[in-house]
Amino acid sequence: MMKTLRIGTRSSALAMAQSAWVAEQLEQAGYQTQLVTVSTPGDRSMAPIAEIGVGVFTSALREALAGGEVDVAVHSFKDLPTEPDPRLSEAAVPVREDPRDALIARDGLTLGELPPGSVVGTGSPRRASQLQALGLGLEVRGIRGNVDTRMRKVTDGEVDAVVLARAGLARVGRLEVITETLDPLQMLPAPAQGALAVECRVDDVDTEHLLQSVLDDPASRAAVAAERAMLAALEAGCSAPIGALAEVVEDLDEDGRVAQRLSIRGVVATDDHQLVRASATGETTAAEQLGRDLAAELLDARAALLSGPGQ
Ligand SMILES: NCc1[nH]cc(CCC(=O)O)c1CC(=O)O
Repeated sequence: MMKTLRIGTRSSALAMAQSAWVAEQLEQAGYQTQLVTVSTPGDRSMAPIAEIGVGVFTSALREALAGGEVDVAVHSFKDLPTEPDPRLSEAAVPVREDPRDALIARDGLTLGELPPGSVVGTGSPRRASQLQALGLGLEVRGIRGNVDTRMRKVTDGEVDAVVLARAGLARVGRLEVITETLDPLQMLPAPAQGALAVECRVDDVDTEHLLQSVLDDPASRAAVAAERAMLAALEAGCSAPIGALAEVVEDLDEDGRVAQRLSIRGVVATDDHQLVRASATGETTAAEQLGRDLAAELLDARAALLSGPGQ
C-alpha cells in the first residue's frame, strides 16, 4: 500500500489553486494526495510586507514540512527567501505560468490611456518604481490584501488601477479582469514570478525523486535559478527594488547551429525612481553564474549613475 502524500498549503484562494494543481498532477501520475492547510503570519496580518519581512508567507509552511506534519510544500517561488533551507530540497520547479504583470484599470483602460494624476495601487516597490519611471504622471498608492481585495479597490473607485501578477489571476481563473498585460520592457516581473517551488525534506529521497520526475520542468528551473541568483547577489549590494526575467530562447551557438540559450534581463531602481537596466545571454547549464554576472553589471551601472554629473 502506497502512502498518501500530505501536501501543505496556505489557505488563500491562490495558494489553494496552486496546491490543488500540484495534487492533480501527482494523482494523474498514480499517487494519492491530501491537502493540509497551514496558516501563516502573512495571512493573518494586514501590515505592509516591507514591515513583516520576506518569508512571512513561506516560513510556517516550511516549519510544518521540516517538522514532518506534511510531506510536500507548495510555494509561490517569488515569496521564498533566497537563503536556502538546509533541511529542505527544492525537488521540483513545474512549468512556469506567464510571468508578466497585469494592469486592472477602471473602464477597461490601458496604462497609456490613464490620465496623468491617476492613482495606481500597489504595495510593491518594484512595481511602484517602474510605474513612476514611465513618465505618465501616475500617482502610486500603497495597498495590500489578497487578489480579490485588491481588485475590489478598483471596482469601489478607491484607486484607478492596480497591478497584479498575471499568473495569480490565471490560477484563480480571473484573467478576464485584466485590461493590459504589461510588456517586460516597461515592467520587469519579480524574480521567479509565475513559478512554483515544490519542496520536500532533504532526507526524503523517495518523495524528492517522484516530485522531480512528475513535476519538474528544466527550462523553468534554469530561468528561475538565474533570476534568483541575480536577486541574491543584488541583495548583498543594495536594498533597492529589483525586477528580473530569464527565458530559454533558441539562439545560434559558436558553430552557427541552433541551440537553447538562457537570456536574462534585469532592472534595479535608485531611490529617486531612476532605473538601471542590463541584459545577458549564456548557457542554460550556467544559469546561476549568468544571474550573478548580470547583478555585478547592474551594481556597476547603478554606481556610475549615482556618481555621475548632476548628482
Ligand atoms: N506577493 C504575493 C504573491 N505571490 C505570488 C503571487 C502571484 C503568483 C506568482 O507570481 O507566482 C502574488 C500576488 C501578486 O504579486 O499579484
